[in-house]
Amino acid sequence: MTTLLSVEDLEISIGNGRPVRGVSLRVGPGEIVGVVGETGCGKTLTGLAVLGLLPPGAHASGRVVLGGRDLLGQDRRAIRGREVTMVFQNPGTAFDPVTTIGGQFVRVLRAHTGCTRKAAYARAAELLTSVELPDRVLNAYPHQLSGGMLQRCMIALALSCEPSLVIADEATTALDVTVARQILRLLLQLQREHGFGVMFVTHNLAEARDICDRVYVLYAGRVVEEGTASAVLDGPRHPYTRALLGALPRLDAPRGRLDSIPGSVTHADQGCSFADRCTDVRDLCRTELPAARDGVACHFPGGAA
Ligand SMILES: Nc1ncnc2c1ncn2[C@@H]1O[C@H](COP(=O)(O)OP(=O)(O)OP(=O)(O)O)[C@@H](O)[C@H]1O
Repeated sequence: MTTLLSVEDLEISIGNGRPVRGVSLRVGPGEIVGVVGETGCGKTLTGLAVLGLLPPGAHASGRVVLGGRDLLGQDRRAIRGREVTMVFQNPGTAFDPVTTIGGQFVRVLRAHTGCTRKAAYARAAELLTSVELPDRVLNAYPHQLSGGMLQRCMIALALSCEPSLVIADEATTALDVTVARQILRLLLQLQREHGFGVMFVTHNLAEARDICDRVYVLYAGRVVEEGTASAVLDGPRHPYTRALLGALPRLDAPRGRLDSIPGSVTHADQGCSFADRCTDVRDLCRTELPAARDGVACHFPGGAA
């Protein structure tokens, strides 16, 4: 299979912390790949490393290869918004509050394509149609639109320069459930029409199961399980993936019962970082970092002896 994005052994350190500890993942052209895990496991930083937007003071090593070129350490202004774009979690803060949506589209389109103002407006209207929004949205200010409408605008803006890769980081988290489903359906429909690859960063396993071809489960800065979405999410082998799936809210669960994984994410200097929270933990887990075998980084996958 050809590769669009390949992240190889990515390490990110910020001050004394090492929030990303050797992440490797791949996105094929036109593939939707989930990067899932709890808050703080390094999903967003991995996405930001691809875009070259890590916070000040962060240091990254490894390789980030997009379309055959290693981008790490390179200035990515020329490819950001063109070859790769990001759809963020909070559409409300992504737009300039004192400029109309149309004005913001025109600014981006002209910067990227050098087209005339008139052509940029026409293209902006076309883009809004593609995300099922009426032209009048061009004249609106961000505060006049709902969260779902703003997220549609952000998706349209992200697609304005026909990127080959879209990084969607918790793109539906700030939206209510029905609007979130509409946005997911839209993303999927646009992906099919345009064929871009998607790195779909989420803590929502149900969403990942619905739209991803493959998933990587991250824990404490490492990939602990990877595979096709159905293999990983319907037959999880890593105790962390099983615990995450067990923590999904269920409508048929007894009232008042909401499972969660006890404890919080910590980085172990030795052994498996999940050991302290794992129900299958053995002595070996505390001393030796499990290597990935058949897509699972666990000494005792599936709880086998
Ligand atoms: N700007 C920063 N300065 C210092 N540490 C940071 C910074 N950004 C992230 N980190 C550290 O990296 C860890 C991973 O952050 P990251 O945002 O990638 O997590 P995440 O899995 O995307 O979680 P979330 O869903 O909450 O964004 C954080 O828990 C924090 O310890």
